[in-house]
Amino acid sequence: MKNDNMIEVKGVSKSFGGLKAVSDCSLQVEKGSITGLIGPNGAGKTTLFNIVAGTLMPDQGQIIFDGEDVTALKPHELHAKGMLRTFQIAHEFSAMTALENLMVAASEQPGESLFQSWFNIKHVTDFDLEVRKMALDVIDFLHLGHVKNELAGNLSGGQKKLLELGRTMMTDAKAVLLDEVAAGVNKTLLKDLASNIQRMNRELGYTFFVIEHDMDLIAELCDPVIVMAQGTKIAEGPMEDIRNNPEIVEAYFGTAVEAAS
Ligand SMILES: Nc1ncnc2c1ncn2[C@@H]1O[C@H](COP(=O)(O)OP(=O)(O)OP(=O)(O)O)[C@@H](O)[C@H]1O
Repeated sequence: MKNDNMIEVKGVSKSFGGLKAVSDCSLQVEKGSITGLIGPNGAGKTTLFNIVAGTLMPDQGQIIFDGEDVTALKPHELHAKGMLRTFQIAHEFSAMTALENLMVAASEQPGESLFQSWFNIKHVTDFDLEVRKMALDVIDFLHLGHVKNELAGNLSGGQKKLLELGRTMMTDAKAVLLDEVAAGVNKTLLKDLASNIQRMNRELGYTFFVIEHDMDLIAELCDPVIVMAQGTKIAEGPMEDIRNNPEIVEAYFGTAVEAAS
């Protein structure tokens, strides 16, 4: 049977001591979508993301990724299957250039194997050339050509976020989990970031699952938007509908959603 979901969360629960952070939560992220996850502080969004990304085991429930049960898999195993997470704080190698940061993110690094490189120098050279070309394409795609030889540590917060997005493009990612990508990014670069996420989605077919506190960014990027409260999904739909649902706005957001509209 055809499965249109990239990620399925099925009846997931997770407690910390006596506190139920995620409670019998089920939701789906459709293939090819940019799905948003919003909710008040403490709603369980980060805990759920950690479970989906393999850094936390749920007490109950399952995570299905592209039709396969991946509940017990570790982050690097999920990475190999095409699920990647970017962090609120970008994880660049500050003493390497922007271009080199992209090159080291390529999924296969035959250069790492001494045995292979000793006996197969041509293969390594070809691979390096190919990776370099791919990294230059990604730099072009993200309009970062002017900083490609700059040390990543010298880039602005927003440029580092763009670079992190670029690192996902150097792998065979199918789904990218974005964790508060707008945090610390100025308005101009935020536009670049948003348009690149949209282009990666439309032109390259990436599925995105996005936690974000910036409601304007959620409204611009995401459809559908899933609302979480008290550890579970309480609503789902276009941001417009969520904003116009007085019960949700009043019960869970106060004036925050209205202020952003
Ligand atoms: N490692 C942990 N140990 C104990 N309690 C935790 C842990 N991680 C999260 N919690 C608690 O679980 C609940 C859900 O937290 P979580 O960070 O998942 O919410 P959130 O929706 O991401 O909130 P925010 O928007 O503030 O980041 C909170 O009450 C939090 O204090």
